[in-house]
Amino acid sequence: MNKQPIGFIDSGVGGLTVVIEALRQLPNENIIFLGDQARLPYGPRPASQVRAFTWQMVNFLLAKHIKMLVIACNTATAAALDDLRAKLSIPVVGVILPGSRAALRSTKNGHIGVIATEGTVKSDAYAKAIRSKDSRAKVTSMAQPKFVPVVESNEAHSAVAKKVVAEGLQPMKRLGIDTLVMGCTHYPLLRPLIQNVMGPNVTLIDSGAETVSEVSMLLDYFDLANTDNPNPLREYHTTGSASMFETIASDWMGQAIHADRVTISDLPTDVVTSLPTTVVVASKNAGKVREIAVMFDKLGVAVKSLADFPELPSVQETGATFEENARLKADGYAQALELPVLADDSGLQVDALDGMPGVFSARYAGKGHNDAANNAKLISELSEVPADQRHAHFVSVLALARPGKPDEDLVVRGQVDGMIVGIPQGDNGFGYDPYFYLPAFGKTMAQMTPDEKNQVSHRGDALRKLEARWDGWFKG
Ligand SMILES: O=c1nc[nH]c2c1ncn2[C@H]1C[C@H](O)[C@@H](COP(=O)(O)OP(=O)(O)OP(=O)(O)O)O1
Ligand SMILES: [Mg+2]
Repeated sequence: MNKQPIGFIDSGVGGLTVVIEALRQLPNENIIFLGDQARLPYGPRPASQVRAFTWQMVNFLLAKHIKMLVIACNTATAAALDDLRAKLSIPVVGVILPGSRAALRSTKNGHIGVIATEGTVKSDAYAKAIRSKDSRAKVTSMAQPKFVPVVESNEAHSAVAKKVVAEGLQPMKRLGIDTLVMGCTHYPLLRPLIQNVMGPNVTLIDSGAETVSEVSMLLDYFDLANTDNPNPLREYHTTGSASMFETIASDWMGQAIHADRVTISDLPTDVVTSLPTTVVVASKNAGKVREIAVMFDKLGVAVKSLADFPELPSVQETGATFEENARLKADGYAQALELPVLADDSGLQVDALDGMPGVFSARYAGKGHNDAANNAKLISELSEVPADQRHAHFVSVLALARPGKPDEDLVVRGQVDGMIVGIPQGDNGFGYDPYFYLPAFGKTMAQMTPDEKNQVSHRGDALRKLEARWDGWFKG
């Protein structure tokens, strides 16, 4: 389960037709919408400019830690979907492909009409998407530059709208299409008028509604759905007039909608990093995974572990150093899972034992090793060493890896110093914790709460270093 919001963007209020559908199909999801009414319409603008505006809106939503992005705008989907998908690590859903699929499901005579903005028609995105699925389909696209302004001025029910729609669709009527894609999220607001002009034998496709079905499927696939949410978030932002937005939105949605104004100069122009929503912690050690998960929880990042991928073969820890082993594990599992992976290699170094057990900490007791056997061996090795000479260090090396790029791992190292005591104390933590005494705190690691341990431990130290650098690493 993932409680982060889903972000929706559009050039104006039209994208709300997608939000309305999302509220219906996905009532438990937290939702944030941003409409760029100040720069509307997008349709006539060059694709490069639409792409730049879209990135600004996306950055605004990324700063709000969205788990998925829905481009509820056909023009922006045509101009920016590929770029967004390439650069973001969250799933990005556009409206064109779902609409194209639905049109192919609906058509019987194989002739599909598309009405959209100039930008979408120019990109030929629908025809390309439809023909990539069925090369025999005939697609005729027409721009309807007057439809968006009618909807944005809340005139959808007026006589003006009736006239604009009737005139705009005349050429479409004579073609013999049996399916018409409303390739702009504003158009479903004109649906009764469009249906009336086209006649009862033409099926209208609402790309936005189809898109929400795809969102729902992806939430399940990526395990991102919010299943329990008694008080879901609904946040509406516009770059235009908040009161205009509220009037139209309240009218469409049949309830009072509150909107916040975002000025364009507040929209970030530089790319805000996109933290992945899920990181796989490549460890079989439940104690470690717990400690790492607490830290990521605070950042709104969900953690999976190797326990979630039981069929995965183990990576062997054949390195001579913590760093080598951490990299081996991170690279190996990132490759196998094709996901960003974080690995920890850690252990205990005892001065009086020349740094042993070190990288051998987990298998110190040899065959059939476990925490109890390892601790027993440690204590027996130290039986001749006086209490005040049992200086020891916990070390944790974390490696963060991206699939296919083992040379670019982000590697950090954390350490904490203490003493090994002869009598174990405390039940918290794991591994050597009951024997690792911190003089400054007057207790062993196992006597600390999880929070206290994270504040002083080698792993907490390493995680804080990771947190300081991973923004840049994910950007780079
Ligand atoms: O905070 C700690 N408190 C107590 N003991 C600790 C800690 N941190 C590491 N240790 C010990 C446990 C294990 O004996 C060895 C790690 O070995 P290491 O190979 O990195 O981990 P592991 O085999 O338990 O799990 P995995 O490799 O699947 O991540 O050092
Ligand atoms: Mg291990």
